[in-house]
Amino acid sequence: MGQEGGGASGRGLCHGPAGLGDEDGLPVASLGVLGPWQQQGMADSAQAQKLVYLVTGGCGFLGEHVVRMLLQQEPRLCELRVFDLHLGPWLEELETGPVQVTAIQGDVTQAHEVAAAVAGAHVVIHTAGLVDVFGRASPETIHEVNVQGTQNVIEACVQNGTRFLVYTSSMEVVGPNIKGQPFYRGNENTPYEAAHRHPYPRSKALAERLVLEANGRKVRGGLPLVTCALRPTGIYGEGHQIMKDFYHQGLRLGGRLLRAIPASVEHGRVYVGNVAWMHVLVARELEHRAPLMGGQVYFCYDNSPYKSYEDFNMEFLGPCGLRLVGSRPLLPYWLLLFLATLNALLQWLLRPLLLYAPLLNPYTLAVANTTFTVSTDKALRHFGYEPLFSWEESRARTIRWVQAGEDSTQ
Ligand SMILES: NC(=O)c1ccc[n+]([C@@H]2O[C@H](COP(=O)([O-])OP(=O)(O)OC[C@H]3O[C@@H](n4cnc5c(N)ncnc54)[C@H](O)[C@@H]3O)[C@@H](O)[C@H]2O)c1
Ligand SMILES: C[C@@H](CO)CCC[C@@H](C)[C@H]1CC[C@H]2[C@@H]3[C@H](O)C=C4C[C@@H](O)CC[C@]4(C)[C@H]3CC[C@]12C
Repeated sequence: MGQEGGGASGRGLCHGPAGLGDEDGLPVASLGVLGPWQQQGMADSAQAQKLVYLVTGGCGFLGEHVVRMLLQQEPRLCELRVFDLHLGPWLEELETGPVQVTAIQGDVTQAHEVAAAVAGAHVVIHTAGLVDVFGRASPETIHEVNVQGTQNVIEACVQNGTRFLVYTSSMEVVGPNIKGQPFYRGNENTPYEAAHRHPYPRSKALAERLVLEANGRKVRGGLPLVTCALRPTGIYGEGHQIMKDFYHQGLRLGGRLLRAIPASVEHGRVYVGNVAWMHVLVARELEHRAPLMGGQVYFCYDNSPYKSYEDFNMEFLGPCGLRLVGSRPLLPYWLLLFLATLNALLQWLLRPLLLYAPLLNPYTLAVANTTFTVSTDKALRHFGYEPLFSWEESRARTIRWVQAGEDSTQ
């Protein structure tokens, strides 16, 4: 595994889009009529291993699964660049495989670091982001990472002749909105008033728009950039820190969790392995189906059941020995809202002294307490997506991970 500090080199036998014997940077020109994706028929030959992928945020919860999924499911991979602010030690175990894994410690807010990492890559999967709905980071920082960072990725693709960009967006680009209106089993075309005040969903919405508007821009060499955005609902699975937090909270409360949200409020959830698989498939199919997929958004979905946030968590925490107390919320909503508001006030008051960022605040309460679920087959129709993991398997894997009590996803 190569380790880099803000740049990428040592690509071995891989050829980047500007490196396939073409000085103008025209992707895959030296392959004649074959694009990199059309090499599938040559999958057995060494020649088929030509593609360079970059995964930003590749050491995060989702990013790690995307990295592992690419190594398992993308036979044409030659080099996989994993770009993150914080590199994970697990990357070292990947160095024995046939694909060159290049770890790049870098910051998406630094345009030159992003440009160096993108140089020579065929595909960028941009999952890096500041996922903060708890008030840990300032709104300015969230904007800088999520919006400016995404703009840097787009510009780096344009400068370097990288044609395929997959962006990890979020359900929160749509909602729940500030009015708390339900989105019940909606799809990508369901009308919904997407209005946000919170910095995280606002930043994701702005970044998604940048990515979609960049579709069709000419990259170096003159070919069009092809972009699309994936919108996961609440992701769960191995590595899901909030699930672990609830587990430990339950243990501290003597094996109990207290119901706070009505069981009738549906919250969309999707297994991390299926979200990763969707990213791999989209990246693979973008060139084949550029006119159809370019500039599109897709919700991430699978066969996980529709339940409330807490009831869904109990699918995993129940078998780990926890019990959800109450068939109805134990506290009235007004009291929860009062506590959430008090938390927000305390956070503000204590900020000069310490960071107070509990799970409950008015925003997280609103998200947990508003129905938001998706029901769509757009990904199946556009690029043949079907979940790789059944609900039973997703559940079993997640339970095993919670029981293992470690932080690794494996
Ligand atoms: N977790 C969810 O339920 C969920 C749902 C929908 C969408 N998403 C989106 O999926 C993506 C990944 O989320 P996650 O849950 O894996 O979060 P995560 O925090 O586990 O992963 C994000 C990764 O990005 C990296 N990162 C943050 N700032 C960076 C910077 N300035 N430069 C380079 N790397 C940086 C982090 O170090 C981390 O490894 C995010 O874009 C998020 O908005 C997450
Ligand atoms: C009121 C509490 C009583 O038990 C429960 C609070 C739970 C909240 C901390 C979480 C409820 C819904 C979650 C969010 C949702 O799953 C979707 C998200 C989208 C993604 O882009 C980022 C993560 C998140 C905002 C996720 C965060 C945690 C919740 C608000």
